[in-house]
Amino acid sequence: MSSDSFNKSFPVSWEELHRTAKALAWRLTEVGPFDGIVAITRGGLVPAAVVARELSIRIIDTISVASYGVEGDDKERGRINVMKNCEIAGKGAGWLIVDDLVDTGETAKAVRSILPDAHFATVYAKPAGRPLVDTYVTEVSQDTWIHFPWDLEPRPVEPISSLRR
Ligand SMILES: O=P(O)(O)OC[C@H]1O[C@H](OP(=O)(O)OP(=O)(O)O)[C@H](O)[C@@H]1O
Ligand code: HPA
Ligand SMILES: [Mg+2]
Repeated sequence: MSSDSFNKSFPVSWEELHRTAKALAWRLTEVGPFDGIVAITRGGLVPAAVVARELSIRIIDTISVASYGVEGDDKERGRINVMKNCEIAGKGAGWLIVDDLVDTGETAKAVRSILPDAHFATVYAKPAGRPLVDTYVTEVSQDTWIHFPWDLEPRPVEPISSLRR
């Protein structure tokens, strides 16, 4: 999907992300306990911290995967690049993988190939990637771009009436 295919925008505030990541933690209480979390950086770091706090998990490893924004356009996907692997021995049984979202599912596919037995959880899911996730909270359409709070800042906007003139 090219960057102009995202014709809807879904901005997420810190409060909303915190609430939805907590809802994810609630769902995961039905699945755990877990030995630890593998956060997929960078997007999975904040959701992983919230889930770790709620489930009293102290051990957090990371796997660094990048694909979007490598050509300078944040919404343009490039090749999957595993920049740093996690340090878990085995196939991930008993571990929880956390990411902010699954979109095409390519990141999830790459991480699942490394940790096929771990439980994969995301806060948001789009339809193409949904089958690769074990637990998620909110689904958005494939043509929606989610704007996370770390990518946003408050700005003045014109009233709706002036936009419709
Ligand atoms: O399902 P996919 O189509 O693979 O997209 C989902 C991935 O894309 C984003 O990460 P990105 O590669 O932009 O890196 P970042 O987490 O460092 O922002 C997001 O955080 C997911 O990890
Ligand atoms: O909708 C999205 N928002 C932010 N990052 C992303 N990476 C893939 N899809 C998205
Ligand atoms: Mg990511």
